[in-house]
Amino acid sequence: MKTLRFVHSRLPLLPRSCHRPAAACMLLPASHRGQPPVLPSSRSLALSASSLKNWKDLGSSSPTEEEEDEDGDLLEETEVEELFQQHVPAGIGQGQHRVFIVHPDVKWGSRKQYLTTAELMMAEAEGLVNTLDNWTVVDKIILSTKTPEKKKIFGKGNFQLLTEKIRQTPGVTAVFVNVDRLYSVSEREFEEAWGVKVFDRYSVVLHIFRCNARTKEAKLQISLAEIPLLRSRLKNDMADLDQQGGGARYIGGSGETVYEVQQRLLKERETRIRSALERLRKKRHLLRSQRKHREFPTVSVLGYTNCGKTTLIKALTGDSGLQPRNQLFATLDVTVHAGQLPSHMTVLYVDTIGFLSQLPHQLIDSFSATLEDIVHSDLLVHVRDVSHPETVNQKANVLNVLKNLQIPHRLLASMIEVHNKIDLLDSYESSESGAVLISALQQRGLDELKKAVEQEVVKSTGKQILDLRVNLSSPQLSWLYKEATVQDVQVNAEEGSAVVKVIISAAAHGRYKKLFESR
Ligand SMILES: Nc1nc2c(ncn2[C@@H]2O[C@H](COP(=O)(O)OP(=O)(O)OP(=O)(O)O)[C@@H](O)[C@H]2O)c(=O)[nH]1
Ligand SMILES: [Mg+2]
Repeated sequence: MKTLRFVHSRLPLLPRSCHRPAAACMLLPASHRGQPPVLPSSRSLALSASSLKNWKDLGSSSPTEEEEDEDGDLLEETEVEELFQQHVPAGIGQGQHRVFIVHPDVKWGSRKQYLTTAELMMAEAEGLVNTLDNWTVVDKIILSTKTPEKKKIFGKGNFQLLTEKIRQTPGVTAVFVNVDRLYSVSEREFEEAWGVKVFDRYSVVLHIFRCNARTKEAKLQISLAEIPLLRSRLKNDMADLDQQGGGARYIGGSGETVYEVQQRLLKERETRIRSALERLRKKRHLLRSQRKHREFPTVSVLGYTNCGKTTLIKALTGDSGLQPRNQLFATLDVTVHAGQLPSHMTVLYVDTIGFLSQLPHQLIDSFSATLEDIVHSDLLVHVRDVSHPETVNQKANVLNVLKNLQIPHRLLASMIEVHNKIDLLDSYESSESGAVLISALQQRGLDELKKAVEQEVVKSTGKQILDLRVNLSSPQLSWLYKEATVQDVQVNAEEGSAVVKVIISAAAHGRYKKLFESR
């Protein structure tokens, strides 16, 4: 790991991740097995997805293998590994890279991104490269273009200039063209002209994902997102083969050409991945309904990558297994962490994958199963890094992705906006009403945030705060401890009764009345 330095570029300088085979660069699992399932407790409860074996009733978004085994719908690790390790898009997964970055900049017209300067886009591209172990930026250039999304990105003059510059830069092993997706013909043309591998944003981001993948679900989602890359590579390989007169050749009596066979194999691979993901999705659905059954409200924490989501959840829950990192896409898997609100109500915080501007849609689609948790939560907390020069643009981006995810209106309306990293700014004041100002790192503003979360959770879950008189010789009190949130107990020893202040859902209250008050 390189030393971290926090700078105000569009993305901070990022530590090196990895450029080793995926298995070697997995994140450490946040393991908290063995925590007693006692509710409520005086300190906040810490659990990660992997600890939910002991917390089965709560349900998790990322089931452990043991849970899957017990449920019989086992998805073999080897099956996932096979899909994940097979057909890694060529070129990107091996060795180290000395990268030349080209940022095509649109100076005018409708494609101009008014909120982003070319320098900040370049800083973000550098941040992406620097995230990877053994990848270094050797040189960079911003070139103006009118057509960044076309096959011919650069005009003839600019292209010649660029080719000369790349060819004259010693030791370049790859060129990163900072556009969402390159056409396969453009990629091929560039690789021929420059004599090195050419990557676009999609392939670089995906490679970072690959390095950080830990769970079966993340690995499958990445494998799915790699299919378009493999298709595009296949096209180029076939074009090469065609030049040698081989691509359109039929394979011994099969009636299929080499190209058709390869395409069919890719299609089959895609179907296998999708069906494996569907099995995990069903499992996730089941766990979610178990969670609902126990009535622990879920709070999804979302926001732009590196804004401090994991740090915040760690601060709110005390879960020491969480590992915030100054790195892009450190969190790729949904994990669930229990914390307590001021009234001792337990909520489950869901840590989510970060957003990035212009993340290609195919990539988001592949991760849609993960993002489903957001749609099904009781409350959303949108964390913003307000110290970042692009904070406004990042917010617009996040809201845009949320819009595409078809989040229910009530969730969007109740979303709490958190302004994080205020410690990096001198006397920060927000112009947005309702925003909660915090420093997750320095644990400032957390009490206010917890209060705001509680208020919204009570509203959104339809829970009510009631004073119930219980008979201490009956199981009423223990029932309430199990099924509701007990805030306070005032005992009247003479009467053998108590007044219990509880936060309880209408459904649980109905069951309580049926069980105890109808007698
Ligand atoms: N100064 C300062 N740094 C913070 C604060 N909160 C988080 N950070 C730092 O920001 C970096 C990213 O934090 P994470 O919590 O990993 O961010 P994230 O949003 O989970 O990132 P991804 O999972 O990669 O999307 C880490 O280096 C944190 O230490 C804060 O309040 N102040
Ligand atoms: Mg994170």
